[in-house]
Amino acid sequence: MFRQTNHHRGYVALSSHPTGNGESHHATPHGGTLSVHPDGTSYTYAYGPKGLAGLRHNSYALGCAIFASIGGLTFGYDQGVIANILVMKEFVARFPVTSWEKGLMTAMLELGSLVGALTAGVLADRYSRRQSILVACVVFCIGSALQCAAQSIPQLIVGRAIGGLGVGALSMLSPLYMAEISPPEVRGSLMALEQFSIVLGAVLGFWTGYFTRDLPGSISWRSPLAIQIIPGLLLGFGSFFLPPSPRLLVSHGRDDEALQSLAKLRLRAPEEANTDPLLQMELLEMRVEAQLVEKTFGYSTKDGTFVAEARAWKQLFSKKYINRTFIGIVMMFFQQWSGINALLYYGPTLMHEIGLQGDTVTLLVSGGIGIVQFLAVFPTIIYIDSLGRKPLLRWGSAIMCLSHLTISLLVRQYESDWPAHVTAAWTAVVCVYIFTAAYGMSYGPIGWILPSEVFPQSVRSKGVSLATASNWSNNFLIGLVTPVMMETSPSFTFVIFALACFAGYFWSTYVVPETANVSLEEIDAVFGSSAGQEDALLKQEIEEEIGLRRLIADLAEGPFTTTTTRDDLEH
Ligand SMILES: O[C@H]1[C@H](O)[C@@H](O)[C@H](O)[C@@H](O)[C@H]1O
Repeated sequence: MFRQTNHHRGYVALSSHPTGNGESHHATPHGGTLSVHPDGTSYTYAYGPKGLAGLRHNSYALGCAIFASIGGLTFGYDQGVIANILVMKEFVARFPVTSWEKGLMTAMLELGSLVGALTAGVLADRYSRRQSILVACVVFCIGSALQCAAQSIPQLIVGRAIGGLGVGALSMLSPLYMAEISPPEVRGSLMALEQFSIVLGAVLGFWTGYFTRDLPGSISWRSPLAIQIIPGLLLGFGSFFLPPSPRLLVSHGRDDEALQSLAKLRLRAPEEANTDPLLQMELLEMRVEAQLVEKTFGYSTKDGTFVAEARAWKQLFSKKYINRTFIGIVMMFFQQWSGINALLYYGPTLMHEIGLQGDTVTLLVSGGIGIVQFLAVFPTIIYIDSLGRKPLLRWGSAIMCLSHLTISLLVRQYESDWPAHVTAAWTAVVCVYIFTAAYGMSYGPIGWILPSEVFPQSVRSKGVSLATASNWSNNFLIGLVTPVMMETSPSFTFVIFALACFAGYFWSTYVVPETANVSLEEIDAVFGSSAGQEDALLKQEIEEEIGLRRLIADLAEGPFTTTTTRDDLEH
C-alpha cells in the first residue's frame, strides 16, 4: 500500500502489518521498518536487516566504522609487539633493563592511556569527535617516533607515556564515534569492529615482532615500532574524511549539518533528507534529547566551561545515571578480571610450567591465543544484533568460568609432574583456547560496545571515558598482581578468575539491560525506572512539541499515545 500523508512534507508509508507478538511493523522507503508496540507507547526502527545483510545495507557507515576502529589497532599492536621486543637480543644487550624497568616500560603505556582516556572526552565534546581523533593520532605518532628512535631507557619510557596518551584517547574516541554514527539495527556489529581491530593489531604486532626479531642490529626492534606509525597516519588523514557525528552536531545546535551528515551516513540523497521518515525520526530523537538536557540540566555539551564540565561529571554519579556509570565501569572490570590478559602476558610462562618446552613453542602458543581471539570476534560481528548482548555475556561467563575451574583442578593435581601427565597438560591447553574463544565472542567485544550505548548524549563521552579508564586501570592491576598470584599458587589464580566469571554471569543476567536494536535515544526507556516519572513526562512533552510523536502516529497509521499526563503525576 502506498500512502501519502499530509502532515509531514510528504512522508510515505509503504505498507503495514501486525505480527505474531502483537507489534505492528510498518515498512518505510529504502527497506526500513518502524515497529510499534501493541499498546502504542513504544517503538523501534531499523533502516534495514541485521547481520551481514545489514552491514551491506549500511556500507558507508560500515566503512566509517572500519576506519575509526583503527584506533583500536594501535592498542592491540603495542600489546602484541612489546612482548617480543622485550626479549630481543639486540634490545636486551643495548638496554640491560632490570625487571622493574621492564615492568615500568609496559606500565607506562597503560598509565599514559589511562590519562588519555580520561581527558579525551573534554576535547570530543567541546570541538568534535573527528578533531579529537586527529589530535590523538598526532600524539600517538610522536610517541611512536620517540620509541622508535630511542637511544636510552628514559627516552623509551617517555615515548611510551606519550604514545599511551594517544592510544588511550583513541580507545575511548573510536567506540564513542562508532556508537554515534551507527543505525540501531547493526550498531552491535559495527562496534564489535573495535575488538576486531584490537585483536587484529595484537596478531599483527605479535607476528611482526616474531619475524623481525632476528634482523641485524637494532632494526630488529626499531622496525616493528616504526611500523605502528602507519595506522596512526592513516587514521589521522582519514579523520578529515569521516562524516561528523550527527549526535554531537545536534547537541551543538547545528541541526542542518547534522541532517546532512545523517543522510550521508544512511546513504540517502541530500534531497531525501527532508522526506525520509526514518531519517527525520532519528534527527527528531536527537533534538528531543538535546532539549531535554538543556531543560533539565541547564547546560549543553558545547558549553565546555569548567562549570558545565564539572556538572556533567557530577551527573554521572547522580541517582539518575549512577547505575549506567556502574554498568560501564563494571563491564570493563569483568572484562579484565576474566583473566584474558593474564593468559596473554603470562601464557608463555604458564605453558612452560605445564611442560611445553622451548621459547618458540611457548611463543607460538601465546600467539595462538591472539589468533583464537581474532577468529572468535567474527560470529559476534554477524550475530550480536540478532542474539542480543545479554545472552552472549551469560554464555560467555559460564564457559569461561568452567574452563578456568578445569585448568585450576588440572594444575592443582598435576603441576608437580606434568611430563608424566601429557594428556592432562594438553587438556589444560585446550581449556585455555576454549576460554579464549568464549571470551573473544562475549566480554571482549561487548566490553567495547555496552559502555558507549548506555549513556545519554549529555554524559556519554564522560561515561565512556570512565569505563575505558576502568579497562586501563584493571588491566594495569592484573599485570601487577598476576605474577605474584601465579608464584603463590597457579591453581588459586585460576580460581580467582573463575570467581570473577561466576560473578559476571549473575551480573549479566540480573543487572545488564538489553541494548540491542534500541536507538541510542531510546535507551532511556530500557533503564525505565531510573529515569523518573517527571523526566519521562517532560520527554514526552518535548516529543509531542517537536513532532516526533505525530510522525510516528502518521507512519503507524494509528495513535501513538501519551502514556503519562501531569494529572497522573499529581495523583
Ligand atoms: O578487548 C581487549 C582484547 O581482548 C585484548 O586482547 C585485551 O588485551 C584487552 O585488555 C581487551 O580490552
